[in-house]
Amino acid sequence: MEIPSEEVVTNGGKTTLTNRLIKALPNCCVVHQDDFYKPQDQIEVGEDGFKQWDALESLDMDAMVSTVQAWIEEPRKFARSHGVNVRPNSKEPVPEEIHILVIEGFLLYNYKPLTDLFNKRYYLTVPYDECKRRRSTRHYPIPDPPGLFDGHVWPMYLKYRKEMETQEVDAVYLDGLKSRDDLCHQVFEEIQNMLFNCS
Ligand SMILES: Nc1ncnc2c1ncn2[C@@H]1O[C@H](COP(=O)(O)OP(=O)(O)O)[C@@H](O)[C@H]1O
Ligand SMILES: NC(=O)c1ccc[n+]([C@@H]2O[C@H](COP(=O)(O)O)[C@@H](O)[C@H]2O)c1
Repeated sequence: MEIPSEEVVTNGGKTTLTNRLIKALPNCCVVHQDDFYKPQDQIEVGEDGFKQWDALESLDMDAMVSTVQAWIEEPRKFARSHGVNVRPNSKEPVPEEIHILVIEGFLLYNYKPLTDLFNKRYYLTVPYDECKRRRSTRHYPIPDPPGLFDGHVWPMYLKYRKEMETQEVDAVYLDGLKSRDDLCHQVFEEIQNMLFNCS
């Protein structure tokens, strides 16, 4: 059983990469961190004057850990209940059935009970200008109020990234400016190698 993951500055391309990986990998389930946002009325307004959508406290991280634990305990059952067709691994000579969970989110490495669960961590980055450009075209369930990116999103990203680096979380940095194909190819190759080295 393997649990890769990806994290990124918002709009770095993690959903895009995740969608490609789940098509390419055997018995692959996915957990999206966005699904663990607390209800909107529990998202507090911070000192920066904005609702704290980019703060760890706005996510139910314990529920997210429980979901990952459920996959660890019974990956087949998890896959079936999430509509994933369990198929035998086609690659020889891996002897046992392989199950993979991809966890996708923008704050995966600042909550130790979750960070510790991963076999492999990826961290997608894009520079400020590109991130802001991509973000300006996105539609979230709650639209960004004016000034959110510079007043909240980017400062929070820098804060959590620094915290993660201080904790020396072991992650492979991916350049989100690379093409979608290149990124998918790189991660796919690494996961393949990891699976073979385990066998
Ligand atoms: N490698 C890439 N190069 C250029 N644009 C990309 C790339 N990956 C994703 N995008 C675009 O960037 C935007 C955000 O991508 P998305 O995968 O939703 O990011 P995230 O899930 O990290 O917020 C989308 O418009 C998407 O088409
Ligand atoms: N999914 C939601 O309900 C919701 C609401 C408001 C903002 N957001 C934004 O989503 C971002 C994280 O998701 P992405 O990494 O996909 O951009 C955060 O920067 C946050 O500001 C999400």
